[in-house]
Amino acid sequence: MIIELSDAGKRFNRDWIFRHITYRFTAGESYAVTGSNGSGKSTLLQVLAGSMDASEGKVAYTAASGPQIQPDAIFRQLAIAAPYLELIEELTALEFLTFHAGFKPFMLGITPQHIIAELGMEAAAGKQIRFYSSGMKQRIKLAQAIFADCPLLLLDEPCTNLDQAGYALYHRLIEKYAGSKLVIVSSNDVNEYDFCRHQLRIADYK
Ligand SMILES: Nc1ncnc2c1ncn2[C@@H]1O[C@H](COP(=O)(O)OP(=O)(O)OP(=O)(O)O)[C@@H](O)[C@H]1O
Repeated sequence: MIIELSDAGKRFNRDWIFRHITYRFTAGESYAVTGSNGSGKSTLLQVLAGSMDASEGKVAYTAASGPQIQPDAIFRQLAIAAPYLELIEELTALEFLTFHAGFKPFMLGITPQHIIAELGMEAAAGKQIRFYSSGMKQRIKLAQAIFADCPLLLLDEPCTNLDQAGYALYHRLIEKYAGSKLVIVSSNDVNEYDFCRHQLRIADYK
């Protein structure tokens, strides 16, 4: 998976959030999108996810096998964890992961039970998500994205609400399961993007 931004920009009404981004994201690499609050990190992630159109310039996706992927089909190739994406709170963690796998399968050999064990959440697996703490919910959000069988992994503020053990879990999961993916992390917390080999600073594109 390769994503190429060519002179890409996004504006809301008259306000340009970023402009003139020409950048190439390649498979197997990890990228941090950094900037202060309100600088446009989430907006860029949504443009990369194809859920928002760029206002100018081009966003092009190329599959590892060669063909171009249309922006309206890129959602099949990506998994995302973001603060604005909700879990289904009426389901238990096991039910949610099973439901989710129905339309976004997990990597080969990974089952919902396996994920629960990796998260160390066996004791809470049968409890409705609405009774989870915010950190437990964030672990489930991260897991549904990291374990998805997709070449593109987008993580927006991935360690929100996580404690120290949660940060360690996050780093372990990324190292173990996301090495071959294109990983893009939007964050202003160095502890959640310290493994990223590249950094795109939104402030450079104002
Ligand atoms: N749908 C929208 N309509 C109008 N303005 C928007 C919209 N979405 C975001 N914005 C504005 O775009 C700017 C960038 O927002 P964005 O959420 O991308 O920032 P961010 O860098 O992710 O911030 P944070 O670190 O606080 O999460 C903000 O000024 C925000 O108010």
